[in-house]
Amino acid sequence: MIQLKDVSYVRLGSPDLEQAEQFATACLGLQIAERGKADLYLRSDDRSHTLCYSEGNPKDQTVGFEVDDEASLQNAAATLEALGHGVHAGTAEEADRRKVKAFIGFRDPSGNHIELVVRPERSGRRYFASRDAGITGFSHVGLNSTDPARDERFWTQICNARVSDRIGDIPLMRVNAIHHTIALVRAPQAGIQHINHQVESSDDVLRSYHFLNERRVPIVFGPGRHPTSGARFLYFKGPDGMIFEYSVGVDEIEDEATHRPRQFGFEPTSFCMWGSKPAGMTLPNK
Ligand SMILES: O=C(O)c1cccc(O)c1O
Ligand SMILES: [Fe+2]
Repeated sequence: MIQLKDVSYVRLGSPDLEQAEQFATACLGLQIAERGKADLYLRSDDRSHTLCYSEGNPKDQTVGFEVDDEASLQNAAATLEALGHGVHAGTAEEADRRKVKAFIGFRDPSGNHIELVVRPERSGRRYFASRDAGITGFSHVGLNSTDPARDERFWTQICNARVSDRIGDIPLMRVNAIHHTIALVRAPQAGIQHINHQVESSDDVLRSYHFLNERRVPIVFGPGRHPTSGARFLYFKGPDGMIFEYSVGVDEIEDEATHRPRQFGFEPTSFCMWGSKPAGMTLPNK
């Protein structure tokens, strides 16, 4: 069994790094860690980076997850190969670019680009962004799935993810005590459906709602509260149509052994207990 420890980073292709930088710093509230030749590294917490915009096609989207050590990485590669997932062993140069010791790349059953990484770099400096969005860290991703039941089996049976709750057939899955690190969302093709950063307080969520509105950043859902994790949230649209979420107050699963996933109906009140409705954001279709 592959044991995912945490989500590590997202890599996004972008045709316009300048626009990406503008959004990431002035709207989202990330800190520039480094500008590479064709890469923009951004921080949200004590890691050296958690988001990297890379010059290229916006369809190129990758999520990195941390595993324990190089032996675990080798085991993971063998497991995935045996299941018929083509595995790319990252070169030293590619690992450098990701600021990790070693990594492998493969596709999940829907075709999402996934990387497993060992020893992602931390920074000795604390995260300090120019816009005070109250971000405390990168926390989870929504992944498109062409078949959520099949992909749930992949993530739970092969990668040791556990289902915390389901909305319709959409699983919210954890890899540690945090309610969810991966949410699957039904979609016609692979891709990252949203990128979540945690913020310090509900005040930060509401402050950002007004701040982003004033700057004409499209708000696509919220402010609201998820009945599943209990988090107060706001979703908005960034460059290349990518959806970002701020949330605060995500539950932790207290007892790993006895937790049973709750089933929520596939309806708006399962996504927001305050009655907010998504606008211009496709919630998964049944
Ligand atoms: O936090 C949640 O529970 C949640 C539920 C549905 C969709 C999401 O993106 C979430 O983060
Ligand atoms: Fe989310």
